[in-house]
Amino acid sequence: MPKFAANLSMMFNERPFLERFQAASDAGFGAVEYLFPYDHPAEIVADALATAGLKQALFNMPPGDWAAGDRGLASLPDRRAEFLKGLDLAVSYAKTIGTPLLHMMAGNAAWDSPASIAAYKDNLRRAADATADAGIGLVIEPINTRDMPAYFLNDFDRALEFIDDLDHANVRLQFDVYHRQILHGDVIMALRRMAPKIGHIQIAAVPTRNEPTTGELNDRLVFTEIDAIGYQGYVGCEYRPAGVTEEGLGWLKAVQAPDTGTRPTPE
Ligand SMILES: O=C(O)[C@@H](O)C(=O)CO
Ligand SMILES: [Mg+2]
Repeated sequence: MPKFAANLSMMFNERPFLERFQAASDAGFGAVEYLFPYDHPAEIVADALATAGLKQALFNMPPGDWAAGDRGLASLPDRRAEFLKGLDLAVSYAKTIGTPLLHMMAGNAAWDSPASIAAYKDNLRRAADATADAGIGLVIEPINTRDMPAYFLNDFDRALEFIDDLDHANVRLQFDVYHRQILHGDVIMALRRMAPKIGHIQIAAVPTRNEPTTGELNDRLVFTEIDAIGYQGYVGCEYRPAGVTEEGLGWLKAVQAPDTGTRPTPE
């Protein structure tokens, strides 16, 4: 069974951000991820992580003005300076907190705009170099068009094309099973095919984005596949608990029980 990281942007929301670290540890998690730490000094976040005895799995680069609708800046040619400033800030936070991975969000832009494609490729290269210099991995994540209709990166194969085109050892795919299932389905075969390029995995039920194992997918089989492809990283529990976070953790204990399933192979 994979190692799981609690996503503190969605889970343990019954308390303020800095108190979620201890709550995740108390609930049995060994690692955490979240969208953005930037509302708090990096040293304070690092301290909350260490005090709770947790490892950091991943967080995102600054997204621009989230409240105003920004969802990242990488594909926005006219926000270049802000993107680079955010990259510096993210690397600085990553070094202090000690995350092995940063996620570069693409932003809202037409997927076929030549200017946005050029900006995205250029910014991806800059981010790849800056994170590699700092010893931190970089991931990009396709996001489904129901949750983010205007998002630039909404196709898994297109994300792989950007990764292959850049050909930079530091850039890999953030495979969010929830987005994959909504956008394309065929989750298990995609995990198998994309395995060498996967840098991080996340999970939630489809379509509710609630607790894993409560949606349309056989998540236990997905976890078996994640093990089978040799994935060694964390699986981020990026779901919105249907009720109180701790009361919804039964799925985790259930999937950690011995597995008798077999790995499917299509004819
Ligand atoms: O899937 C998601 O929504 C996140 O992983 C993210 O980074 C952007 O919201
Ligand atoms: Mg995700």
